[in-house]
Amino acid sequence: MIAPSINGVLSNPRFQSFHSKISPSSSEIRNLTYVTCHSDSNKSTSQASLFLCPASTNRTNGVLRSPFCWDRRNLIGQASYSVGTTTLDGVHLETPSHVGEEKVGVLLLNLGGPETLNDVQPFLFNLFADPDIIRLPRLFQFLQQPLAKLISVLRAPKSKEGYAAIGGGSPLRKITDDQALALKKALESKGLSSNVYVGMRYWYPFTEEAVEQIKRDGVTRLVVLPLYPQFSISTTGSSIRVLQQMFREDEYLSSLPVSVINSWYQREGYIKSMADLIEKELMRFSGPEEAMIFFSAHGVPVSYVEDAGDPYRDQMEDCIFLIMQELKARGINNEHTLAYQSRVGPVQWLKPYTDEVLVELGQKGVKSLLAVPVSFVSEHIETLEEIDMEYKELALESGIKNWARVPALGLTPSFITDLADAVIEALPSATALYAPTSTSEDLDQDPITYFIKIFLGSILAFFLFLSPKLIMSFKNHGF
Ligand SMILES: C=CC1=C(C)c2cc3[nH]c(cc4nc(cc5[nH]c(cc1n2)c(C)c5CCC(=O)O)C(CCC(=O)O)=C4C)c(C)c3C=C
Ligand SMILES: [Fe+2]
Repeated sequence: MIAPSINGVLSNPRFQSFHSKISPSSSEIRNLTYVTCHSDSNKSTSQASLFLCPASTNRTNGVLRSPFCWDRRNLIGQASYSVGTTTLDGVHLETPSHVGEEKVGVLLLNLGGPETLNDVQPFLFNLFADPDIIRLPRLFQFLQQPLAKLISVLRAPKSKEGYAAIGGGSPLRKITDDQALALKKALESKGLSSNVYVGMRYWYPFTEEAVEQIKRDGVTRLVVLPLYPQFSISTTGSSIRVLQQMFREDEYLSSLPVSVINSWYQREGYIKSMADLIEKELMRFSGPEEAMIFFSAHGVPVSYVEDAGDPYRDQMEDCIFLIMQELKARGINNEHTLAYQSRVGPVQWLKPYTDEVLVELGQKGVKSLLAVPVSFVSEHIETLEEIDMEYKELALESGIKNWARVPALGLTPSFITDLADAVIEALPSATALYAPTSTSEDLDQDPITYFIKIFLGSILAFFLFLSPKLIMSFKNHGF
């Protein structure tokens, strides 16, 4: 079914190919499907009532494919994906519904991290309490919080060891604040005055705090920029769901024009910045052409991709293809491989696993290896502890002699400039998010369903909590 009238977006040809609506509820996100989206707007809209869709064409292993889109019904939030380069001069800002004077805000979304060792368990609780991180069947969703409590307590000791090894806390807050400041300056140098806010999903400053500040400042047009290059339900998807809940419930926010940049790994500025960092590190090897380029991405459970339609793996493969293409254009033809790190819990995660591949490469006689963290743009526990300490040790034990790691993009000027361009390109398509609808969760409130849920859930909880295998899997895997 096509829903052409919501906010008039789909009836406006300007928006038809590259704009989307996203649902806020976790149950809806769990039910989402991805459909193939064509640049032909008629095809797109007949397949998906509304869609979340990267505008570029996917290229994996050299094969041209159509990009994936996020097909949703009962949708509330509008997300936009912008293409091409639009200079500020070329930007036509639509008159916002609120006020005369334009006040642009940019909201950077990130994960957040514990600042002290005492923060670790409550941080882990917030993370595991997220229904986009532990995806329980609807019937058992009321168990989310007790399960989060249990898992966070079980995992905290191992996690604390990791944070202790990198100085007693996560560097994410400081790095993200620095990126926000650098982005503000880059926007200013391009002629756009703005406020840049940081909203973390699991620790301070929480997304909710950032949104309150946005309201206090009277922002009239907002660009939401998740600091994850590739989209995953567990990262960008989760943060956007939280935003949508807030925007749905608030009069001011529901009419604020907003543009969400869902993923940006395919931007030329990002690809070139990554290639620059890789090229620079390769040149430090005594035999640069012999070093294997080892992309290590944060994993997600396989079910996200195969059951829930998370585009993360496709986007990751496409991203690696684009970086390698750029390196080849520079005459760099090193071998490369992609593996996934940081698995947690008892389920299957995306393969191949980084630790297993490192051992195999060592056994196969690879002598020089350049590790490239690729799913995140700041240094964090998984680069500083997992890659620099655990994986390095494993690689050396496995026979790899020369080990190096590419730094995260951080404040790399070409990268920050590109983020500024992405913001400027996204501004014109900002549109109010809210369309009233009843969520499927509203239907859950009848007492019989509630009773059945509690009863069956209690039985499941009993078995879950007593399973030693499950307990060990959270204590041991990953990080
Ligand atoms: C693109 C990046 C990330 C994806 C995808 C992702 C999914 C994901 N993560 C967990 C569980 C944990 N993640 C933890 C830390 C953490 N995760 C990311 C990024 C992604 N996560 C980052 C950048 C960080 C580090 C933050 C910091 O403090 O520096 C942790 C805590 C660390 C620990 O040692 O325990 C957990 C746990 C799941 C389950 C998941 C997908 C479902
Ligand atoms: Fe994670």
